[in-house]
Parts: sequence; structure tokens; C-alpha cells
Amino acid sequence: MALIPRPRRTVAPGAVLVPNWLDPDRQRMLVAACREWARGPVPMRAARLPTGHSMSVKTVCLGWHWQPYRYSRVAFDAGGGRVLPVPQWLAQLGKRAVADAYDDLQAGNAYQPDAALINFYDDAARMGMHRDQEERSAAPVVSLSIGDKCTFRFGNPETRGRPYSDVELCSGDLFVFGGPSRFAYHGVPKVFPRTANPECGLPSGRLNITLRVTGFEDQP
Ligand SMILES: O=C(O)CCC(=O)C(=O)O
Ligand SMILES: [Fe+2]
Repeated sequence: MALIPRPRRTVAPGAVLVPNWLDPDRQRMLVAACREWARGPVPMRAARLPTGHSMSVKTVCLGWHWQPYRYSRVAFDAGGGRVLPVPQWLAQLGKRAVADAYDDLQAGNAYQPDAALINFYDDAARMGMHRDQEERSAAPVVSLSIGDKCTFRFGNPETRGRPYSDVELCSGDLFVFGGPSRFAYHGVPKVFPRTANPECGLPSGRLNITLRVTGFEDQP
């Protein structure tokens, strides 16, 4: 237990932080699942940006493969394999996340994520300010964090800059952004090495899983 309790909070309209949403058992189970997904058929890799630089974060996808800046059925930029499906239990977890964050069972039931991005951050990794905008749906993004703490910068839909809020995301935290904040800029300017509770099952680094609704009709 943290000495100072971290209350749930609405960071921006439609953007809700629910601390300690995943218990340690669930965190360990997700870490084990991520290890399996990272084995393939599409390997976890640092995506290449159009500039030619590679991202510092390593990513593997489920349901639909994401590369900057589009989704595809096949991982053209990562060996040409076909992505694994989003397992039913993970989609179910996404429904519960939306229901809990918004305190809205109907919104949870209606939520059907068909893509997941699993990001691994080592001590030096970061993610610049961006919008999740390759999806054709305004359904919320569900974000689950495991491992080291980070600063998550959550801004506004108009500009990369201020106003934004810097939020500490810890192992087990849920963050949901939808509604007026669905297309807000956000990023991870810093990860804090060796700040995770070893109970989470990740010896170092940070894992983030985002669940999304792509709005695409075809199954990958
Ligand atoms: O790692 C995070 O908390 C955010 C990840 C993210 O923004 C993304 O995958 O698009
Ligand atoms: Fe994002």
C-alpha cells in the first residue's frame, strides 16, 4: 500500500485515472501473456518512423498490427507475419475497465476492442507527444500500466503543448481516455528505473497495454 493514497481522478473531460486497478496477480498474469505475445508470430520490435529513426519503445500488437502511422492485417515492417487475435479475456478486461473508469456499465458492455498495442519501455525509452488517431472510431482507449513508474503527459486535442497534466502512472494503474479527450495529445517523457514493486512480475522496465477499437470491418 502506498503511504499516501492515490485517489481516482478525472485528468481532463473523458480522461480518468484509476490507480491500482490491477491486483498483483493480474499484473503477473498480464506480464506472462505479454512475454508470450512478444515471441511471435510477429516479434516485438522498435517501430521505424517515416524519418528513418526507430522508436525507443518496443511494440507488439494484437488484432491489428500498428506501424507509424497505419494499421494492417499483416506486419509488413516486422517479418510479414499475421498478428495474433485479441483474446476474449483481454477484450473482457477492456469492458470492465471502461465500466469502472466511467462508472457506466452500459458503456462497458458496448466496448469491443479489436486491437491491442503492447509497449515495452527500458530505462531510457520514452514516447513523444502524439494522438492515437489511426482508428476510425471514437471509442475510448484503455491503458494498463505494469512495472516501473512513469510520467504520463496528457494534454489536449488541439496542440502538442500546454495545457497538459503530468500524471504518475504506477504498476497496476488504469487510464481511460475517451469522449472529448479521445484524440488528445499524450506521451511518456520519462520512466523511473527500479520503482516497480517486484510483485508485479516485471524485473525491470515498464509495460503498457492499450486497447483500442479500430472501427475497421475486416478481421486481420
Ligand atoms: O505507454 C503509455 O502509457 C502510452 C502509450 C501510448 O500512448 C500509445 O501506445 O499510443
Ligand atoms: Fe498513444
